[in-house]
Amino acid sequence: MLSIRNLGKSYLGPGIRQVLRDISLDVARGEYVAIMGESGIGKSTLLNLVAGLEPPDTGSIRIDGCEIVGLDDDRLTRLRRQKMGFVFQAFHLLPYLTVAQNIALPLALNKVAASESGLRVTALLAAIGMKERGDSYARELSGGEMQRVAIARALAHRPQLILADEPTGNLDPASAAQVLALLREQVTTSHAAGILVTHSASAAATTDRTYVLGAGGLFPSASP
Ligand SMILES: Nc1ncnc2c1ncn2[C@@H]1O[C@H](COP(=O)(O)OP(=O)(O)OP(=O)(O)O)[C@@H](O)[C@H]1O
Repeated sequence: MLSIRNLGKSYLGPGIRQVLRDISLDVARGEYVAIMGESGIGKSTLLNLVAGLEPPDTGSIRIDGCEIVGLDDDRLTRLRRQKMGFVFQAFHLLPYLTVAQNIALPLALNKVAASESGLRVTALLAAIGMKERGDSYARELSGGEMQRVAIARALAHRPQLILADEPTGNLDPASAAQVLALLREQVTTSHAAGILVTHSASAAATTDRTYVLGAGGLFPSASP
């Protein structure tokens, strides 16, 4: 589903800082991988490149067989909207919309019919354990509840590629465990490819494989 080859990215600052060098990674459908590595090493940069939010300097990123490096903004936006789901540490819910309305947003963007959208929102509310909360406003939720809604929203349009950047960073341990279990389950049931960026070894343990990003590149983690 995702095939990254020889990716390189530098930023201009006082000098040129090479953040990513010769990164390659394959993630198949139904496969969930964690990326760990010290702060500032380039994990979020790698996710941003995969999402097409920034262009790499060198290398190739193929999503479902389509090369995204060099695509224009319109095609990238369409690809993101149709094929990708994002979960971030900051949930980015719209506070003055209800839970159900937040979850339905990507369905509206993808022009999914209202009847189908309603069915999916109902199923997702059940999946995140918030069946009774569809009419609550997002601003009324706890942090853990907001993140569960953010995951439901990220998955509503059935993306084939799920990108999660420190999704449990702001959560208490119980909410974090719930969110991780939900992500794991959804990657499997929707047969998507998933990438979880995390500092937590226990979060990484919920995935199929862990990689460590270091100055020398991206390598499989030595620990199980
Ligand atoms: N737009 C940018 N312009 C200049 N430098 C940038 C930009 N984005 C990221 N960087 C630099 O690239 C490096 C990698 O940043 P990145 O956010 O990818 O690290 P990270 O591994 O995700 O860190 P953390 O675990 O702390 O979130 C950092 O030194 C950062 O300052």
